[in-house]
Amino acid sequence: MSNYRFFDEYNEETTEELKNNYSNIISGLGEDITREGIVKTPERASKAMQFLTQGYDQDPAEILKGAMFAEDYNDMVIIKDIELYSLCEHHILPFFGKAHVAYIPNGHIVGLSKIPRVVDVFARRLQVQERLTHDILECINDTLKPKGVAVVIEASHMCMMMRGVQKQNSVTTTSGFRGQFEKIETRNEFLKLISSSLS
Ligand SMILES: Nc1nc2c(ncn2[C@@H]2O[C@H](COP(=O)(O)OP(=O)(O)OP(=O)(O)O)[C@@H](O)[C@H]2O)c(=O)[nH]1
Ligand SMILES: [Zn+2]
Repeated sequence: MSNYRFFDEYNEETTEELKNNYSNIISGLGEDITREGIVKTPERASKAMQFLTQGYDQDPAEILKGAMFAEDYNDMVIIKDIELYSLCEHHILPFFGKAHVAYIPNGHIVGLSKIPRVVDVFARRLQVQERLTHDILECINDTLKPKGVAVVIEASHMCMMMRGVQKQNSVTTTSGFRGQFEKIETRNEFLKLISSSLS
């Protein structure tokens, strides 16, 4: 299992299997699978889907463990406006938006880039926004063992925009707090510091 690879190697067996399935879907839609613009689409779609779900093969705890540094810093660290793209597990349509993550170190800080990497690992799976929020929260809590961790995600869901209820402007906010962020003053300080980013 690789921590985080540049995604240019596709599993041949998966590519072939998904390709055949996409072919069936496209011809099921009434399209001519042999026409020039579409003939390579099953393979492209197969690779795109493998890219978008690469998080299944990645271990987010290993990513964090790879860059933990002993440091006596006991104040809040916030990484805000982390863009994310995920797929809703109900319709396999995108939901996308921003994650705001904070933690209070407990003897160890973590390399800043690792937080967005953890967000990506969990986002690149079939998800619901609530579980995505908790996956990120629990992973940081269990691995870094900080004094506190907070995650806020704001996202728009294509399944609510392009189809179904067809609401273009609704934004869903989910949040989770552990440790010192369960105290109202700490939580409010965090929310104040990210308030300019909240919609
Ligand atoms: N809680 C939650 N619901 C989600 C998320 N993404 C999509 N959904 C919802 O999943 C639900 C699935 O409901 P169903 O009634 O089974 O599916 P549906 O008939 O396609 O529903 P509509 O979207 O209302 O047309 C819908 O209400 C979606 O809005 C998510 O991240 N979290
Ligand atoms: Zn959906």
